[in-house]
Amino acid sequence: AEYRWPNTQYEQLEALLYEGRRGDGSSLASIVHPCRSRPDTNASVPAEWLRFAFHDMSTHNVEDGSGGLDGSIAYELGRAENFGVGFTHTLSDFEVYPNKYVSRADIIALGAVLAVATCDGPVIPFRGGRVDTWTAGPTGVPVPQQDIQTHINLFKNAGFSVPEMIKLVACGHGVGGVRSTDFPDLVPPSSSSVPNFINFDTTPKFDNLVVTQYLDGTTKNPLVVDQNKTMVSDLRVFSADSNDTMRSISTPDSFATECKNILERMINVVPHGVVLTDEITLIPAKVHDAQLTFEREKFVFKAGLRLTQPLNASASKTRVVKILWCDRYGNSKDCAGKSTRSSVSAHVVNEDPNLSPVTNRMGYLFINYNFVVPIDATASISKFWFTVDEGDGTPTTTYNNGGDDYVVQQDQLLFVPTLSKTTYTPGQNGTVGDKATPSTGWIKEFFIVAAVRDGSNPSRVYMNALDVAIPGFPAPLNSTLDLQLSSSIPPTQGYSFYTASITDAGYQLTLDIHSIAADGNVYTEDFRETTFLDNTPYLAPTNVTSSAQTSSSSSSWRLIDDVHAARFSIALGVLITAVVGTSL
Ligand code: HEM
Repeated sequence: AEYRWPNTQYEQLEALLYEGRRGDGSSLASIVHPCRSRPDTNASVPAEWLRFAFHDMSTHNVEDGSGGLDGSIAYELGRAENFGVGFTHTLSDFEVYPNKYVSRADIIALGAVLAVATCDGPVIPFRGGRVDTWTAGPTGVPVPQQDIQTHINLFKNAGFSVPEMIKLVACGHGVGGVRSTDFPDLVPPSSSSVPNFINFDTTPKFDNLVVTQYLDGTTKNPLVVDQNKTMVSDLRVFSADSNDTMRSISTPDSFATECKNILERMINVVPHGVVLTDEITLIPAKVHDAQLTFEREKFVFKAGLRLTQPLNASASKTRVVKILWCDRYGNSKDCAGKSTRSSVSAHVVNEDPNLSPVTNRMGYLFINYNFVVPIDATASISKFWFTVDEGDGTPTTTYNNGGDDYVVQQDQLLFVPTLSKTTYTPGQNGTVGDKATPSTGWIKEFFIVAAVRDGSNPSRVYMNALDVAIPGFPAPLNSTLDLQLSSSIPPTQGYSFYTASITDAGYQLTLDIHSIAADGNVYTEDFRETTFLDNTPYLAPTNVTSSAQTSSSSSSWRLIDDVHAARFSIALGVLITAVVGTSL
């Protein structure tokens, strides 16, 4: 089925793949891209991420359908087969990213995709929907000391034939190498704090040199050439079919194509019963962060429209992007009599072309148009869509969710981030650490505010609070609690306010807020993120035009002033630094 808004799981996965970041801006891709080394160990981050995915996957049992990419590796790092700081660093890189819609196993798979793409390897098709386990699984990751028959059996057990095993190992060893701290017998120890490496081939890129240098005898890969023949597992694996498979993947094109296929299979090895999503493809015009809410006592509708821009051409300077919408109540309900309201964007962001190696490779960057429009609460809003007029005589483009328009599901229960807030207090052990790192001692208390529309007379307003990104990977925070009618926040414009507090030591608290109205209807605000809350960057609402015909651009549009624009990007920058900082 073709993508239609809203599909939160798809949108979350899409943002991580094509923007490389979470909804709040915290960047996963920036840890690995461009084909980065770690500042402290000098190790290849993409190599560590790719290896991590293999180690999580490789204990799959194709007979009984257990194991696979399921995040079990988070509980298996004490084992000899998963030894080394490459694993612990990778685990902490990924720690803050899982949430209700994106599992830790999805992040591990996505990590492999970003890793290969950023080092100029193929772009591996990506699907989501993996399901995490919260306990260790069986052992069974191959180690170099084992003989070839043991390796053949371990790969067979995970569902891979001998030629597939050879491809998987050759592709995996297309990046990175062996380090002295993990294998001091293979790589002589270093005299400094930075370990020595002997790489599998002569470039840090994901390329076919690992194969050609093996075939032409110039390789320095320790797992091929070491004097200790017990350790030369790559030699045994690569030559297991008299080098037939290695020869078949020796050109740049065959290496890229075969690695793309076999690594896609690898990241899609999941326990029996887990159903993956469709392939996550780029949403050309993406609506994000749509929210009807109160800001500074004004009733507003906010939404972002993310457009793609080819890297080799710049967007029209005369472009005008508008949001258009219909009332929900009154004479003009659902645009009766063609009465449409419209406004221009409050803020335009030309995104960094290097947000994600995948989008960059496709030749695009993003331009985000952020809308904040005042809404008359008595009329409210039922649906919206966008037009893009390049201002150069070319026809106006309409984005209307493939003809369905973007429907605002309900206006009876609304999350109010700007009245909500987060407070930090020292943790139980009394230590005071970095505020962005609850594991060092801070506990975060979230004060949550929701608005309920008069007339729905709810019998209950409650929320499910979920955080699966908890330091140390214990069970997730998953609790249900009631919101109470606030005695301190005065009702306004036909809405009353309900509040609750919850503490959390995790990294990504999200809320599903519900109200049960007197008539039995249940209204839901799904997956509301809490990262910004009282720090939500403020954008003043723009002016509204009400018209009975297609509106034309007018000089009365008020664009965001520079002070607001600067504050917005500073807030975003601080947040990104803070969140990324926790994972280093
Ligand atoms: C018989 C199977 C395999 C064996 C015995 C094996 C063994 C090893 C060893 C000993 C290292 C050096 C680790 C270190 O020094 O910390 C290594 C690194 C690596 N392996 Fe494998 N491996 C196998 C299969 C695979 C597969 C199938 C993949 C991925 C598809 C893979 C990906 C990697 C990567 C990317 C590195 C480099 C890590 C870095 O530089 O930090 N390996 N492997």
